[in-house]
Amino acid sequence: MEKTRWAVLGPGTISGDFVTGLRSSEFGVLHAVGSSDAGRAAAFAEQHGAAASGTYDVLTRDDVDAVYIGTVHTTHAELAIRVLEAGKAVLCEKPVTPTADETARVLAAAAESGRPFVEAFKQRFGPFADLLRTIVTEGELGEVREVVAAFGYDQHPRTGRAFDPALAGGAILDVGCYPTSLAVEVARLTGRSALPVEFSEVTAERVNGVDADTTATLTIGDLAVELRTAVIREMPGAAVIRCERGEIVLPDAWGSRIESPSSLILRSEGEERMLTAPTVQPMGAEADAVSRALAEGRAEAPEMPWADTALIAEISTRWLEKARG
Ligand SMILES: NC(=O)C1=CN([C@@H]2O[C@H](COP(=O)(O)OP(=O)(O)OC[C@H]3O[C@@H](n4cnc5c(N)ncnc54)[C@H](OP(=O)(O)O)[C@@H]3O)[C@@H](O)[C@H]2O)C=CC1
Ligand SMILES: O=C1CO[C@H](CO)[C@@H](O)[C@@H]1O
Repeated sequence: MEKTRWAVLGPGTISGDFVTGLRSSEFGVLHAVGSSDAGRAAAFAEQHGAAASGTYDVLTRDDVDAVYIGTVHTTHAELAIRVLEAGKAVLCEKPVTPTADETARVLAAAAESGRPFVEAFKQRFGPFADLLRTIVTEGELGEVREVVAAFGYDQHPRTGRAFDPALAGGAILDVGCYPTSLAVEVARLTGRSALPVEFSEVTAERVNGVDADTTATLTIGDLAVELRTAVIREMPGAAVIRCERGEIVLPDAWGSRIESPSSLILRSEGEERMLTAPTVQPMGAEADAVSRALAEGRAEAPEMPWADTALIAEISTRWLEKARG
């Protein structure tokens, strides 16, 4: 397969990790960097050895095949639509946009363009993600009944992107979307994704005008879901998928910024069995998913279907409304 030539938009924290991921990817190579500040793009390009840099207009270059959007939440939609209209593939950081309506607009642009569009939920990609999908789909422990998952960290000082309402800050959009993504994936794999979502309870502590520590109890069809997320409280990144005859435990469900998770535990009738998968730099794996979609002429990556992106956005939007009170 020919190498995919990537442009990175928004040379900030996560874009640095993405570029590291590209180095371990099979099919991707960093080619260009774009920023609202061309000087910042040039510095990042020099640091990481990109051939070209400039404003966001680099997305239109003929020698760019795919664009990674690593900017803050509020600018994803406009950039993603520009990239799709330019006929390139998109890997867009989570959450695609801050609202379900805006996300629907981006997905409509993706459908219109027919080009690959993938939301960068890194825990969906790589060998561990494949292992988890196999376990959930095979249903060795019987019917899946409940997903319990949390992602919380304690940021000091209480400032910056995660605490800024104007940048769509708050825990739900920053990290609550990871547990939500897990629940949505399990719902789809067990045949419930098209079923209604009902919230029964939401609790929320607010700091600086954003949801800072919040829980949600809901159902997707008959799948029970308990989610918790925070930007003011560290939480073990564990998740449990409860089944008829036991549970699938993910001791480290999200991995780190540079390593995917590696193990899960099947617990049933007092016995435990650990299954492992090789760790990878997950952002390289998600870049390769885009390359495969390009090579095979597909607009969606099977690991992250658009229906999941839409449902994650719907749940996040409703959770946010309830957390605002
Ligand atoms: N997958 C993962 O593990 C992670 C994902 N993320 C996601 O990545 C995205 C970026 O997060 P992160 O790297 O922490 O963000 P940063 O704060 O590092 O900013 C990233 C870029 O966004 C643009 N930007 C920053 N502040 C503003 C502003 N006030 N107004 C407009 N644009 C701004 C800048 O781009 P420019 O130079 O072009 O102006 C900047 O380089 C988010 O969607 C976040 O949720 C974040 C961390 C980890
Ligand atoms: O997606 C993310 C992963 O974790 C980070 C914190 O540890 C977040 O800030 C970020 O947005």
